[in-house]
Amino acid sequence: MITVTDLRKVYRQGTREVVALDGVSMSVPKGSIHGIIGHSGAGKSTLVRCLTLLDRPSSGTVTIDGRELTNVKDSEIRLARRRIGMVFQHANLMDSRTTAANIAHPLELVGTPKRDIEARVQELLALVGLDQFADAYPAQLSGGQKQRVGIARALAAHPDVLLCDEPTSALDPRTTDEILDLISELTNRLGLTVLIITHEMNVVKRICDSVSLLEAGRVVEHGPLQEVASHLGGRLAKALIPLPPTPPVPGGPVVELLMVGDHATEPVLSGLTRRFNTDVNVLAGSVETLAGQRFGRLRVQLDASTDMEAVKDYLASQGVTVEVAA
Ligand SMILES: Nc1ncnc2c1ncn2[C@@H]1O[C@H](COP(=O)(O)OP(=O)(O)OP(=O)(O)O)[C@@H](O)[C@H]1O
Repeated sequence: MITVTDLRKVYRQGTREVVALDGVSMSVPKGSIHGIIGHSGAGKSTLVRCLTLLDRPSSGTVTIDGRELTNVKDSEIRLARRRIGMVFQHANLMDSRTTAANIAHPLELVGTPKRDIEARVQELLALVGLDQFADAYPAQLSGGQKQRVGIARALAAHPDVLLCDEPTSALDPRTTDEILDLISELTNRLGLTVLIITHEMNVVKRICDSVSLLEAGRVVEHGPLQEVASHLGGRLAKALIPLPPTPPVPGGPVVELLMVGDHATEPVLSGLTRRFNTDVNVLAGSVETLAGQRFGRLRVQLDASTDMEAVKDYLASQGVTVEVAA
């Protein structure tokens, strides 16, 4: 379990102060994957540096499985850092070393006996599906295979936490999916706690259990994926179940409807048409599966004469959330 409490990081540039993190809090249960999404400058890299103690936060705490990292003495930082495996955008492998030797490197650095290293490397090669590539050099590997080596290397010292900083930003869509599925499988298999820093909503959609939206150093929305997706007016919901923009249309009110789970497959619109003897004009629609649940989002235009309150009551009784768009 990772708990981040009221983390602040202020940089000084001459007389100017830059508040890179402004009271960030989050809690990620063991065995789950939490996405941190934000635009450039939101504070993602600063958060990574503070979590890995490459940078000391100005205030606030980071706790992993009950042990506070932020009050670890400088002399103990290396040891504390071993509890966190890091995966970066580029695996940055050593070109002159084979796959096996790259994975062995962090274990050599901490003086692990040679025989233990060999056994652990075999285990890790199997874990990331690279048994056949133990003797290959980085130049002989694809981008996805290099990232698999990077993941194996991050897991070498049995960390509790895997911190992935834009792990798929340099990969094509198919390889991205393969790497994300591998991270998800390893999370379940090893009971890891995973934080993924990303600017891609697809990463969040595919593997995250929960998400935080970081903006100007603050978490502006957060929660389990299904919860944020159900909040119709929210920014994360709009990004998770996007609808194309539609030009203004003369006539009746435009509303957005959100249907979750079984409701997403029910004929809500025909029910509405029959009950209110009204026309419903569909402007845009999208269906997504998030954390195993179906979410349907529709933008529709109703007749000008529609009794909106009665429609809202009816839709609410059908388990549909309604937001009047215009
Ligand atoms: N060492 C530093 N000194 C001064 N300001 C800094 C320093 N590092 C980061 N900042 C500032 O802190 C804010 C957050 O930066 P950060 O790099 O954490 O954002 P980011 O979300 O990782 O962006 P990107 O995706 O572009 O890497 C920015 O305003 C940045 O200019």
